[in-house]
Amino acid sequence: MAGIGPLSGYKVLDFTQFESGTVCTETLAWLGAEVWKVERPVKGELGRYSVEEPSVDAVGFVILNMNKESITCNLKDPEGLRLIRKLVEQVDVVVENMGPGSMDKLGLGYEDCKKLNEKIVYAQIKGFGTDGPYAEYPAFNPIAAAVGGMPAVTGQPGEMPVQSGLNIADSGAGYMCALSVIAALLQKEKQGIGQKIEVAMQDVVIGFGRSNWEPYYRTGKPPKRVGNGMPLEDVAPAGMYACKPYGENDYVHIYCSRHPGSKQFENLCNVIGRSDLIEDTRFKTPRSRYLYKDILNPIIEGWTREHTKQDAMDILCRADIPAGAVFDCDDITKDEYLRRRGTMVEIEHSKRGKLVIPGFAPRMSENHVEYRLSPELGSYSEKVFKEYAGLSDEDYEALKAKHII
Ligand SMILES: CC(C)(COP(=O)(O)OP(=O)(O)OC[C@H]1O[C@@H](n2cnc3c(N)ncnc32)[C@H](O)[C@@H]1OP(=O)(O)O)[C@@H](O)C(=O)NCCC(=O)NCCSC(=O)C(=O)O
Repeated sequence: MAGIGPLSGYKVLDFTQFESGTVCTETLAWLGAEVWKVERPVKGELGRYSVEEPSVDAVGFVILNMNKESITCNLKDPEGLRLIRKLVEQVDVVVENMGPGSMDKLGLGYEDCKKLNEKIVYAQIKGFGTDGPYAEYPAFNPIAAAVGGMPAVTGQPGEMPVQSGLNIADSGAGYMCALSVIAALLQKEKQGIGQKIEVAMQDVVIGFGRSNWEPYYRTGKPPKRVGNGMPLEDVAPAGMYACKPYGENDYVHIYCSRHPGSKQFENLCNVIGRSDLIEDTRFKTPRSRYLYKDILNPIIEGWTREHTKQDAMDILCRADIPAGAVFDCDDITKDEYLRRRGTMVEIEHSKRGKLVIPGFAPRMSENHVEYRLSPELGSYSEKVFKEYAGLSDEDYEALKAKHII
């Protein structure tokens, strides 16, 4: 079922698992491509498995595999492989994020697929570049984050490096991969060529950290961990301030610009009823405010503690002071605006009931994403194998009985 959307008409053969690759193919599916997710017979993709409820797809799987179709095939069986190779001939795109070398071993590497379909766009995600010393290394999100420089700049000063609570390496690699697939499809249209796309999660994380090279070159040293501050030790206020009713996530982050001419700190002083601080020599420049931050921060927090995080954010932002309440999953799920906007999408799962989960972030005037639940394991096998791989009813049933499909 091709969706309506900019990529409608394109077919993607999807060998992705867990988060990084699945984000890529889900993005393509949301944009209208027809995505056939190839899974192991019986068990399916490992990400389907839910530890607490093994008979029901994990919520994580549902979140990462919307708008796709599932076909099952044992890729290590010669007959299964033959069928999949027939599909390779007919699709526009292959995406995979198996361990290093797995696709080549199966006979489904880029060179194999190119022989079957010269103009194939073949995208792969690995933890590391395939041309270097780490080519054979496996990688989950925190591994790629570590070698991409993320924990080195995250955490409290003088304490151990800390991982981000967001899977930036995974989802970031998925988005970058989708972006390059779309670019490659445009190039194919213009120049009539296919290509191989290689996304290394390490490279993607390094890109997310690009602003750290500013302090690196300015000081000649790797930027230190600064907790909730900014990597340059010359800006304040920049941090978290406690709010009512003082729960785990009752904080607002306030960050005033360090750029000359900015009125944000002045505005902040006025809003918190401390206009006297504007002329105080200790707080005249971002750098001096940084040096006296241990005096300044409790004054600001004296004000935030009188407000909820939401009120603090609203009051401050309306006075042109950048401030963000610390929203957690519960806040975001219950936020009616985000639901209305489509940032959070409500879907009905036959076994789990109503789920409210993140959708496609951009809004496009000519593309409205129609969300569909992640597929049941193998729900599209029959259609695809009969229509595109030429299986007769008899052969289909025989292969199914042998768990090859
Ligand atoms: C994530 C991994 C570390 C997981 O490693 P593993 O659990 O060892 O899985 P692998 O992918 O290496 O191996 C899977 C094996 O299953 C086989 N396989 C897969 N599908 C099939 C089907 N349909 N039929 C038969 N066999 C199959 C495949 O050929 C491999 O066999 P053999 O070749 O014979 O072993 C690795 O896949 C990896 O480094 N991927 C690239 C980087 C990446 O995308 N990482 C982010 C994941 S998301 C993430 O971090 C997160 O969600 O958290």
